[in-house]
Amino acid sequence: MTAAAVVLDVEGTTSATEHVYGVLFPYARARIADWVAEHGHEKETRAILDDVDRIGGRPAGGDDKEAVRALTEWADADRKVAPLKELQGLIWTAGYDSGELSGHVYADTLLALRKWLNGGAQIYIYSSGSVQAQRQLFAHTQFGDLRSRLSGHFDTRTAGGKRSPDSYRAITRSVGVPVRQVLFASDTVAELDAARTAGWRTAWVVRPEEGGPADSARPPATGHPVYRNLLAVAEEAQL
Ligand SMILES: CSCCC(=O)C(=O)COP(=O)(O)O
Ligand SMILES: [Mg+2]
Repeated sequence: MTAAAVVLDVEGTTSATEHVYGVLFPYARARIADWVAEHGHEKETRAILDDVDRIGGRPAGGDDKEAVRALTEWADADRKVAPLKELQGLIWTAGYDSGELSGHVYADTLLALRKWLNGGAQIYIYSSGSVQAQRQLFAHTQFGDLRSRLSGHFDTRTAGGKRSPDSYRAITRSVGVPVRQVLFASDTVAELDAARTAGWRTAWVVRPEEGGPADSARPPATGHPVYRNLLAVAEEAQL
């Protein structure tokens, strides 16, 4: 049986953690203050800043210095807070547009996408990165624009936090397929646990390139089937 829907994590699963932490995060972190100064009056950025103020318990439209300070602290602490992820998405979009940034997906990700599509599955992305950030990353990969392969995107704003079973329940309702026909692939056990609690099938992606155990070593038992990359999931996962 083919999974009706495959849902993929990004960092460490479709794409290199090194790219996210070594390229994307520092790029956005260095530009937060300048971005707010240049775009703080524009609707999209204003909404983000107002959300930062709301979370901080400040009246909307206050001193943007406070919002910049909060956003910078969240970036340094790698907080998966929606307004930070949305601001990163805006900054990265400008970086892709200027040619300073490119996206990254592992080569096996491309092969896995093809295999799932040929088998009739729909493919979704679920990341803490904003939907815009996800679309831009997949639009600018070293293999070209992969967006047409994807049926949809979910982030913490549209679905909720990745460690909450309710988020996976919300995605199930949105994709409209039976819960046992949804497969989630991620490198993070806490995310897989939440998906399994919601009734999904799971695939733990433990990539040697990401520092995961080599072939001879066994990852700790979690009850989640283990695969060395996404192509292995596409070829071997029992659905
Ligand atoms: C969509 S690219 C940036 C990924 C990101 O911002 C992030 O925080 C990683 O989250 P993930 O859920 O993909 O591990
Ligand atoms: Mg991940």
